[in-house]
Amino acid sequence: EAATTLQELVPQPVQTTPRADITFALTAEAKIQLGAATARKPAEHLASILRPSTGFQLPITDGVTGDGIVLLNNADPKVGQEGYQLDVTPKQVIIRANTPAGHFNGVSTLRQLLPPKSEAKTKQPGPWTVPGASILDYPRYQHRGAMLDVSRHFFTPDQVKRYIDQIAAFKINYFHLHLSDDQGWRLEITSWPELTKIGGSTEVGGRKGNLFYTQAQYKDLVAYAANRGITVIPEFDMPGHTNAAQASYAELNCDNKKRPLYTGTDVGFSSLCISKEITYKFVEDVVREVSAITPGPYFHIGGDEALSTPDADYVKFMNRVLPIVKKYGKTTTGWHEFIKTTKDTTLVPQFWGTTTSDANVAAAAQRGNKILMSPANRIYLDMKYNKNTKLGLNWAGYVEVKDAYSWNPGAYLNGVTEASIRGVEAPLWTETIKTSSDIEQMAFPRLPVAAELGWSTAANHNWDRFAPRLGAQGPRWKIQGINYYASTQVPWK
Ligand SMILES: CC1=[NH+][C@H]2[C@@H](O1)O[C@H](CO)[C@@H](O)[C@@H]2O
Repeated sequence: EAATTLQELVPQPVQTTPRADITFALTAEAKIQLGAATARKPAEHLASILRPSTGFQLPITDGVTGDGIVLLNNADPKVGQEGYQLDVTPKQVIIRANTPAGHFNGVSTLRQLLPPKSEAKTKQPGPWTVPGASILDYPRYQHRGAMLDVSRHFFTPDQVKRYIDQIAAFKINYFHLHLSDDQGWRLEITSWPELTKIGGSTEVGGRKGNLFYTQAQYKDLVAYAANRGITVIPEFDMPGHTNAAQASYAELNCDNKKRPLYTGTDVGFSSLCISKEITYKFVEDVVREVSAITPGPYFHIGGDEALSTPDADYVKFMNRVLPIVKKYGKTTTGWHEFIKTTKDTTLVPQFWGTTTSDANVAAAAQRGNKILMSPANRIYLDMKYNKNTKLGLNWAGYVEVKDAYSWNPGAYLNGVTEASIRGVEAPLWTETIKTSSDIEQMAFPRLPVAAELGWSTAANHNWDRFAPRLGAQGPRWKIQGINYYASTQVPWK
């Protein structure tokens, strides 16, 4: 019998029981019914997807009144903070969860159980069937992330929202915005206005403009992500990768001379002035202003490639800055180099190396830190797929879809076991990426691969079984106009 959408889910749920004797059909009279007030935002997100494609009104009602989609609270405790149960009956699809996150994740699964045309932005003919099933699901790791570098090339709020929509469909729950680097400062800081006036005026390649977010636009992006169950993590990379700030303010340079704006793609040539007090006032003003408009618990301080900062100065810098982040109520995350400067086991090192051993990361894991896994030669979305790939870089090697899939985050780094893994995050650096179409060519299909690695069980990790499921997502991506890379390694539907 032809595979139903039940065999096509990405990420794969923990437990799926087909009910071949049952089919549910969404009809014009269907309602989205809240048996739990906490399910309203997930319900609104589902409605925003299904109303345009079905043309149905799909009212959201309080209380369970009859046919349609029902969101309830009394889920099996086994599903934890982010899991859900989804049960298909002839008249109802019931999604049980204990948190909004669980309902968002159940909604993502329901979207994939409906026909691909349910993703269309215009009214499509039915039927809108859902195959009979009983699903119990929850994530392997608490952090499934996507990072977008908006510094090398700036992306408008609408372009960022498009990517947020796309990652939400795969139960990604953290969106990491790389907001400053050598080439651009992308978020206005009211106490340091030149950061965007000057530092946000250009990008790689030299395009000129107001290439930055106002704080209102940033707050809107944060809310947009939250309405899809996604928490934003802002990154201001320091003490390296700081040329844009140092081109904006002379006093941020040890020689009190503004740096020229930089539109190339080298790394490692910049460093804040570790010995000057104003550097720490600058950092505190940035952390204070950004933390005030960031509801999520994490602040990413970068810390990578501080090649122009002497080691002793790097340690001094981190010893001053880590307490500042804590002072404003946030937990520091950063590229893994910073973790050698602190014994604080609540901080999150993001591993981006190309080796399978790092003594400082292993030591931190053994002390109790949870590691966020972003190995560049496995899950950097800016890595070329192969030598024919036009976009992207290849310093970490070529990463075809199967390469991105063929590793186990819980057994990848020496001395770092499953219990020490916080999750998986797929960074997309944008030295060569300029448009949504470029983002999609690199993120699809490898972002869904990262989502599978972050969500599904190690026991279900099997390329021969995963590839057909990934291929079955193709029609959905076509309907959404996603410019995905049709890798020859994947049996596309
Ligand atoms: C953490 C990290 N620092 C570097 C490295 O990753 O490679 C990226 C390109 O792949 C580059 O853009 C980034 O500045």
